[in-house]
Amino acid sequence: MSPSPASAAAMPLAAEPDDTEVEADEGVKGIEGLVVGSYCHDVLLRGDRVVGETLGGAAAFVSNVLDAASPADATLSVVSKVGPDFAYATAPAPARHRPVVCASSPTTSFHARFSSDGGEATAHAPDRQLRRVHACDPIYPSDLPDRRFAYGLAVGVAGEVLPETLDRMIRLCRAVLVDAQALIRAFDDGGAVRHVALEATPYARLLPRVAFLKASSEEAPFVGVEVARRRCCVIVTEGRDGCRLYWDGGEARVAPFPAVQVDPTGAGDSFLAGFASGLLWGLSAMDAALLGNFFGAAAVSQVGVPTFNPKMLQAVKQILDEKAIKRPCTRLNGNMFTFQRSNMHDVLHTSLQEVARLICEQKQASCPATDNGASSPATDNGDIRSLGDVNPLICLSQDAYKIIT
Ligand SMILES: Nc1ncnc2c1ncn2[C@@H]1O[C@H](COP(=O)(O)OP(=O)(O)O)[C@@H](O)[C@H]1O
Ligand SMILES: O=P([O-])([O-])O[C@@H]1[C@@H](O)[C@H](O)[C@@H](O)[C@H](O)[C@@H]1O
Repeated sequence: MSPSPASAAAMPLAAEPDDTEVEADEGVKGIEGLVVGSYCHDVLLRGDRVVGETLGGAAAFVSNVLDAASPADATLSVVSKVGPDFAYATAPAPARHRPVVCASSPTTSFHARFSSDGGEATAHAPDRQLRRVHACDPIYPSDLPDRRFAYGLAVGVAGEVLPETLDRMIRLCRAVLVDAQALIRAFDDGGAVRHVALEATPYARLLPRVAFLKASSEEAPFVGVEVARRRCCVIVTEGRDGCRLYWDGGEARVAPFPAVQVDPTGAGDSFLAGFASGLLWGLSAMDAALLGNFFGAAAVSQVGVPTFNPKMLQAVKQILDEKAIKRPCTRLNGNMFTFQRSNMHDVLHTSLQEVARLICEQKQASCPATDNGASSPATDNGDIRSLGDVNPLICLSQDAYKIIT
């Protein structure tokens, strides 16, 4: 769908709080981002069988993409909590952005169960049932650094970003992007992830001061897109179909990229970080969503937190350098966002698509025996701890194990 004429409208940054602590530009030095949400342990199951144990948590996926794809002058602080049992302290993302270790609570842990027949996911019925097995301490406002940031990402997975913590983020950051999973998750007695209506939560009153709210198709009905879009820009991700942006007065679809999906975990997180990176490069929201789709597709092609090929990253940055239309008013650290689809949108899509196709071809070439390619489990990817014994669903590739769906 092409954007309505209203798409050229600009949206002001998050409104300042009533008892204004922060003047819009006061104390913001350079482009420093603040990511708030805890790392976790993910256990991947097919039916009842464990097929993978990996580093998880939106903060891990998000910081991985932001570190890789942001412009060179952008920096990042991550506020994350784990327990003394945290198993991935030396994996790249936590090694770069160290979590707070809480002595008295375990690391947040999720079991992600996929159907044993490798059933096809649809946008509204994903082939993944999530259960929270352990929950670390919440992140309190006092855990946040006492300085200003150009932008912030609230990316909790287990209810750890409290309403008062999000409120504090909004006061510290000039623009805040929120993953709906941080706001609307509830957990039943067995830990199964349920959703509650955003409107019924204390987070709802903060929406007018949020810049972008991202939800998956499964979460969108709980977000209430029609109401939420009047308060901030809502982005609904639609798996392999890409995403849609909704704002007050318009909506638009942004096309996806090809991917060989081996594990859907972290696609939404990587999307949000790719989107934020696009804004940092000076893209409009519509164009930045292309970068979101690109990194969402890259995430599903590896198990756990992906390792990006440096040549791929170099190619992406070169494209952004050449194609990004640098308008100060569209920058995340500027004053306004626009939703305008730039006249470079299609060229940007085509260029990134070529890179995505190359990744797919390399993936397929590096894992040819997809029907029964089990190899001896050994990996240099520190984000993946173990993958059980030899399993016909898994084959060894150069950079990670793949779960063959
Ligand atoms: N199979 C796929 N092929 C290509 N892109 C994908 C695929 N799955 C996800 N993506 C990308 O990742 C984004 C987020 O995926 P989605 O499944 O909607 O989120 P979540 O992980 O939160 O459920 C999508 O909008 C899309 O850009
Ligand atoms: O796959 P996705 O929806 O983007 O995000 C996932 C969370 O939903 C999940 O709770 C967590 O355990 C994963 O590590 C990942 O962060």
